[in-house]
Amino acid sequence: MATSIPIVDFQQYGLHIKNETEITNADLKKIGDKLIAAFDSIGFCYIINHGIPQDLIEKIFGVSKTFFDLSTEAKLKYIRSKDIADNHGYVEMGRESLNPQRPGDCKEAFNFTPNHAKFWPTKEVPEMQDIFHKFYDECKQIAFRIFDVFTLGLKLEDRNFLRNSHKNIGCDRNCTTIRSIWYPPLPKDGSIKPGQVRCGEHSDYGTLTLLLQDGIGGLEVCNKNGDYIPATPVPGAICVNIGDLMQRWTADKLIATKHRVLIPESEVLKNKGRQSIAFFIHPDDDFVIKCLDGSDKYKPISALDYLNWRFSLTYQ
Ligand SMILES: O=C(O)CCC(=O)C(=O)O
Ligand SMILES: [Fe+2]
Repeated sequence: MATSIPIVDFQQYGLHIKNETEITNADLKKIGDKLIAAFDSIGFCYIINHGIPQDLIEKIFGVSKTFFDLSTEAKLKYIRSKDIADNHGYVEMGRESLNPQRPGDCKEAFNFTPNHAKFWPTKEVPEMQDIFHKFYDECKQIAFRIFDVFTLGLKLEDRNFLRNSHKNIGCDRNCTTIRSIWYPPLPKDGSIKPGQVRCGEHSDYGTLTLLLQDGIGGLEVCNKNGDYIPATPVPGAICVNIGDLMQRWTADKLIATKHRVLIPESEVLKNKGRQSIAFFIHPDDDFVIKCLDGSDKYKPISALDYLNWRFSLTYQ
């Protein structure tokens, strides 16, 4: 039974390796096997030596915090549209319940989906748009490299299958999103509702999620025993997990693990905010997800129809 989250080293295939063909197939396959073993055991792993520059990571955390520190009135000017399919902009405190059984999550977020992005807080945070675009591009590059090892680990015949089904990431007709999240210090005035948490139990909706978190901690991941174990921050690492669409695609060979962020017990941590940044990877909107094992365990559905159905459950 997994009691911790495995670490997968991308030293040989991170973005610092400019020539993707330098690595042998045998070495790629070794990384792929480790990745799939991690996803088989707990559905999560940490990737180290991924090659996304640390200064860019610090910058995206920095501009996000500058945005979240603005007045509520200023942030509300950039609010996410009520149209559930339009996933860009500011998500205010309590708006989402990732576990619909609980009150709204104690968090704020800023979502960026390139083909939905029509506004930015350029006056208040001039560099935000540029930094988000740069970070998005790095995440896309590492996602494609993760796909390369993933398809080998899964023994898919077509090695480009995942690259091809996600080829529009960052362009039109693909909903891959950066979500920068801010969990503010918790109020002491008793306004936290019974059952309210920072982020309710859920699994992610897409194929894979990449997550960077600051050093505060709080993310917990449900193992196969049903126990939540801490996903303790590993400095510089990207936490990667399987989403529901990948579970559906693999006809439940890979499981989208539930995870959550509770209210910390310690007073010291309650008084601290927490930041994380997720990159939710989705196939191209029109791509039809059919079980890869040829079974009809789940009926075929386009990536966009699936996502919009999931949004309709989150944003009531
Ligand atoms: O903040 C975190 O560590 C996790 C956030 C998360 O799971 C999500 O937004 O889907
Ligand atoms: Fe999540």
